[in-house]
Formats: sequence, structure tokens, C-alpha cells
Amino acid sequence: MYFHPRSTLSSCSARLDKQGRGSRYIMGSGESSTELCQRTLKEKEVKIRRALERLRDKRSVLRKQRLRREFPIVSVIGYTNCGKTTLIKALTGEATMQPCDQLFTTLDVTAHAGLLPSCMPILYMDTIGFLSQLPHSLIQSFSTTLEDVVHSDVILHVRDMSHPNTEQQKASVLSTLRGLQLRPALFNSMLEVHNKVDLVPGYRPPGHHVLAVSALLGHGLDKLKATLEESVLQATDRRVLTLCLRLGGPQLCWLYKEAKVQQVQELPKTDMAHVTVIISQATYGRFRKLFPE
Ligand SMILES: Nc1nc2c(ncn2[C@@H]2O[C@H](COP(=O)(O)OP(=O)(O)OP(=O)(O)O)[C@@H](O)[C@H]2O)c(=O)[nH]1
Ligand SMILES: [Mg+2]
Repeated sequence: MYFHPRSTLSSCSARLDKQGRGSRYIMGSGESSTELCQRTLKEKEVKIRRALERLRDKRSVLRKQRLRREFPIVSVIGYTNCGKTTLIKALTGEATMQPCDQLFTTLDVTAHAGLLPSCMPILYMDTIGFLSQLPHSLIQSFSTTLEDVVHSDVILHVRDMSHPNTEQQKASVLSTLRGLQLRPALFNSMLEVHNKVDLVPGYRPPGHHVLAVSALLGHGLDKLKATLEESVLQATDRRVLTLCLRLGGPQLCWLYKEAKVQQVQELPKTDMAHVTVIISQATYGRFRKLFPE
């Protein structure tokens, strides 16, 4: 997160001065522009602290959910205003999410369900935007909100490619992440999403490891979902299989109990079906032992 009280304070005063309210006192209020800024910043800090308090309960709910391993969790992180909320909105179709062109729009870690191409449900975690400098008093609280990132299966790092400081922003996000001591597999499998490419004419991503999207226009999302599915499967040590099985047979029954049957497509005029299943390597091993090909 970036929230530098002193620089914000001076730019805030400068702005007020430019607006012609430069006399040191705001009309009739008896409050100088510096005092006004200080009060505004204080209010903002109180707002952030309240949001962080609310998070505590929510986080424990999410942890329990994760313990049951019902849904893989994808944490969407990135510098503030890079388009995290807009991207999740586009990936999940959730109309209620409110992106906004100002800093700190999202003050809560929230979970949003979405489907990947093989109909696998996952939870996207919308997170508080990172900033490059944080007042000391808030560091602890923000690190706490990022605990969920540590527990996620995959991390999506969203970047605003139209921002002039996009490289510094990336460096700042990565340095904060390093401080979280993520497990190496999680850190190394992080996907980098280059957002707002609609604002950068002729944009070419630097390589296959990067996905270029416009969350606002919905460009590049199918490829992103397919890549995300691969990463989630790898992170959770599972794979998607399509098997040709007898409807009502013991194999299908077994798979319903032991794995996640996603789709059963009946083959006309037979009692067979194409069954798409998400299954761990270990479970597939047991399946093959019980039902050799
Ligand atoms: N042109 C363009 N604008 C975008 C795109 N994605 C997001 N935006 C705009 O960028 C602004 C910030 O978007 P948000 O989704 O709120 O960003 P955020 O990362 O969630 O911001 P915080 O929660 O404040 O950290 C909004 O005005 C969005 O409409 C994009 O792909 N192209
Ligand atoms: Mg947001």
C-alpha cells in the first residue's frame, strides 16, 4: 500500500492553495488548510482501521472454508487502482462490484465465486491495493490482511500497463510480497496480468509468461481463465480427465464419491457417457487400481 502522510499532506495543501483558498484559513471555519488536511487524513485512517477490524471475522470464515478445501483460492493482488476489482467483476460477472478511479476503493478482502473453463468453481479474493510507502502504524494491520494471500492456491498479480510508473509499482508489490514469506511454489507460480492494454496502442506482452488483458473491455479473459485453470490444477495437484464410462456403472458411482464430476455427456443410443472429472493424481491411481482399463 502507498500512503505517505507527509507527501499527501503537502500535496493536499498545495492543491487547496492552487484552488485559491490559499489564505491560511478556510472560510469561516477557523481551520487552516493544513489542519483540514490533517483531519481528512485522520478520518481516512479511521476508515481504513474500521475496515481492517471487519476483516478479522471474515478471514476466519474463509480459513475454515479453505480447510474444507471446497474451492481453490486465487488471490488477486496489485498496486492500488491497477484494476483488480474490475478484473474480478469481468471474470465472475458480478454486477454488484464497484470499481472506482481513486485510491483505496477496495478496503476489504472479499471473496467472489467464478467458474474456470472445465466448470471448476474457484474463489477470487479481491485485496487491498498495495502502495509503495506505508505509515508505520498501519504496516502491521495491512500485513494481517495479506495473510489470506499466503493461504491461497494461486496469485494473480495485476499491473496497470498504462501507468507511467508501472515498473516501480511492480517492484514495490514484489518487495511487499517477499516480506510475507510465501512458500516458494506459490511465489514462483504467480501469474502476471498486464491490464489496461486498451490504453497502450500496439501493446505486445514481453513473453508467454504474461497475459495481456483489458478488464474493462473484456479482452484476453478466455486465455487468462485457461491459464489460471492450468495453474490451479497444478497447485492443487489435480487434473481434468474425460473418460468414457457406463451410465450407472460402478466407476461413475465411485468417481461421484471420490472426485469432482463436472460433466456427464450421454452418448446417444448407448448407456455410455463422456464423463469430465477433476481428480488428484493419487485418487486417479486408486481408481485405476480398482478399475483397470
Ligand atoms: N481503460 C481501462 N480502465 C480500466 C481497466 N481496468 C480498470 N480500469 C479502470 O481503473 C480504475 C480502477 O479500477 P479498480 O478495479 O477499482 O482498481 P483496483 O485495483 O480494484 O483499485 P483499489 O481497490 O483502489 O486498489 C477504474 O476507473 C476502472 O474503470 C482497463 O482494462 N482499461
Ligand atoms: Mg479494488
